[in-house]
Amino acid sequence: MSPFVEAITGALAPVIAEVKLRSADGHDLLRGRSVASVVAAYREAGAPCVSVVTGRWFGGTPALLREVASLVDVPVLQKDFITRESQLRQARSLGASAVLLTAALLPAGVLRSLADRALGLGLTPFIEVASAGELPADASGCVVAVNNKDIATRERTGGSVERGLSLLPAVLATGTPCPVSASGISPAAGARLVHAGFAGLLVGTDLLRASSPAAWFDEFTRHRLEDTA
Ligand SMILES: O=C(O)c1ccccc1NCC(=O)[C@H](O)[C@H](O)COP(=O)(O)O
Repeated sequence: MSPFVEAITGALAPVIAEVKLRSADGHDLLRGRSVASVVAAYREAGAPCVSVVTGRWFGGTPALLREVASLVDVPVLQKDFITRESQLRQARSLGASAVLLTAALLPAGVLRSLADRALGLGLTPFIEVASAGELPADASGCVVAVNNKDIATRERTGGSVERGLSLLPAVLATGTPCPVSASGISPAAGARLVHAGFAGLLVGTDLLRASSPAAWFDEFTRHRLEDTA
């Protein structure tokens, strides 16, 4: 099992906490906070992994990934539009442990070969889908994430966690050791998703808009306890 998958599946609160400077429609998500203070708050709240959006739509840069990776001792996911092998090598040199591969952008053969190259470089492929048709046949060694929003419309459509819940059986059939639900996740929805069988959650906007990351994690834990009561 890769360190990234191990960190999620072994965590008390399996939340990949995301550093995203702005939403796709341009709203500032840091609101005066430094990246270092956000990352420190994520770690204090108990996040086992951190995601960094380096995609330009979200105000990200490769330097942001380098900065975050230098600040944490947990595995870091790079979220960007990765279509070439050279981007995998760059991700690794900037400090990433896992890389986003967006299935909607990549023909199945290219997705497979980028996933294999990532594994060969010691990176965990984080394969993201929005429909059953985008699922890879075999995802052993890879994270498979269902994005609840539609990146093709810059996150203006989608947003319901029902998408992830309905795709979960098909996601598990790929052989992934780590099914993840991504985007648009509140503490209550997160508890429901984990209860249904997701091993991890990728959360950006809701965490960054919460009164504090610790408050978000506390509410998530409270909902999980209610769901299992
Ligand atoms: O999904 C993509 O293909 C993508 C590519 C490049 C940069 C970002 C991309 N997606 C954005 C996200 O995945 C979300 O930031 C992430 O899932 C967190 O969502 P939210 O909690 O709704 O901010």
